[in-house]
Amino acid sequence: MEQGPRGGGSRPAEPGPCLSSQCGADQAASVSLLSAGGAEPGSRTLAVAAVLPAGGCGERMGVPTPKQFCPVLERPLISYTLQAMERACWIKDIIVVVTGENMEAMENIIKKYKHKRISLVEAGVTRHRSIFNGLKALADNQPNSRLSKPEVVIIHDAVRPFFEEDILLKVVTAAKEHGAAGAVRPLVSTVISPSADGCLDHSLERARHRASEMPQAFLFDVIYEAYQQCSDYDLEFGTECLQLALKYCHIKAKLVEGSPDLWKVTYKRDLYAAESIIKERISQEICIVMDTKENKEHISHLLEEVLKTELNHIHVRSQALYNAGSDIQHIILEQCYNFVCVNVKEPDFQETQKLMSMLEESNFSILYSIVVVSVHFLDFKFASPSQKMESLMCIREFAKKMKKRKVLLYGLIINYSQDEQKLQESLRQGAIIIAALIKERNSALIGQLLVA
Ligand SMILES: Nc1ccn([C@@H]2O[C@H](COP(=O)(O)OP(=O)(O)OP(=O)(O)O)[C@@H](O)[C@H]2O)c(=O)n1
Ligand SMILES: O=P(O)(O)OC[C@@H](O)[C@@H](O)[C@@H](O)CO
Repeated sequence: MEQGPRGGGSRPAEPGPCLSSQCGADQAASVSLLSAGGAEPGSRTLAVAAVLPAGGCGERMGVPTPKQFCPVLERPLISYTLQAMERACWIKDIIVVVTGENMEAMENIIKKYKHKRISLVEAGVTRHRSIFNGLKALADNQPNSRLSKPEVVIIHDAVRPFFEEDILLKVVTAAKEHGAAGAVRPLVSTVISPSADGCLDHSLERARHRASEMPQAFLFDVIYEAYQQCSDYDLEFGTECLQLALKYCHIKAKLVEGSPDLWKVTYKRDLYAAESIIKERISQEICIVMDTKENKEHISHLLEEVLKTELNHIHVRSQALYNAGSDIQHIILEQCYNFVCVNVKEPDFQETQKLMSMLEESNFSILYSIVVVSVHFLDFKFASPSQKMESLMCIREFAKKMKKRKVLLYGLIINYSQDEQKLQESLRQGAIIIAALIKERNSALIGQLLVA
């Protein structure tokens, strides 16, 4: 582990700004794009590594925990960035640069969320110094290091979790050709230059300028040389790696238009935005689990159809509970983290308990919590919801137990009226409640029984 300068410490004088197990995009396309000889079949694949600076203190976030470790849906922000980077299976090493005091916390995150290909390096007192420490770990002359020098290195802030594999491919491919490349975005605000007396000196024409985002990529020798030549002033106060390649290696980086999601988590509002985006992304698929799929008139299928109609932006699939163990694992691997379990058998809760056992037996993804809505039907004309609730009170203890396994269990009683119109209305209300439970994933509501 590189012993760079201790992390944290003094800050620059002016207040510098302190996604599945299978490879992402078509792997064949990635490999041909990255083969050293271009797309020639069978040519050598490009050696690519990534450096993720994560040694900051997150001053602008305004909380004691450095923002890269702040929880989003009960999981540290940096884990989402690592998950996204790991989708690119052609990146051979991911160097995460953290302060000495956060080394153990980072090791625990890597272990808990089973991140791979990660090496830790100690941060510097500025971002540039941290990046430089990461590059040194990859340079050839490291004693006892299992790391080898890559041809191209990606540099990506650990607090930018929302990027797809295609932007990585684009900047790496461009860097291979131009020596350096970086993602850019249109400016939202106009950039102005103030005069010494704090008045407007001039403004830049917004359409002719861009915001520099991440990821960036460089021929390793280019950016390593730039950092070795870098002045102390630049190491202390600089904010732009592309500028270092230009200033010290005369390399003009290729600018690559990026997607709107490349923003950096900087202020507290960005954490709320990140949580909302992640919730949106993992609530796009629902699996309705039922005792059997044969009887199409069965209430489960009526509920399935209403879910499809009412939640038309969500993909609804169905699964027979019988002998579904291996299917459940597969469903989760296909990024479905939401289950609606229809209970029709006596005693109550039987189907849900069976599903829970299957979930417990499957080593399902620890990256996201699993939502299970246990649905029960009752004709309110013949029995009151409160009577049903009495028989379902076991859900509360069960929910507490499953929370430890990252399963959020909610109960829903739907009025199974003999009146067709009333039944449809109850099913519609039930669908709306299910959508809300899945979208919000609020652990404060686990074990509660809602009524539609
Ligand atoms: N000495 C430092 C400072 C920053 N970073 C990292 O560089 C990335 C982008 O920097 P920034 O958003 O400025 O993070 P902080 O410096 O933590 O934020 P602030 O400026 O608000 O303190 C972050 O992942 C941050 O952890 C780093 O590795 N080493
Ligand atoms: O200055 P900060 O440490 O907030 O961010 C560093 C970089 O992310 C930022 O400068 C981008 O413009 C890319 O260079």
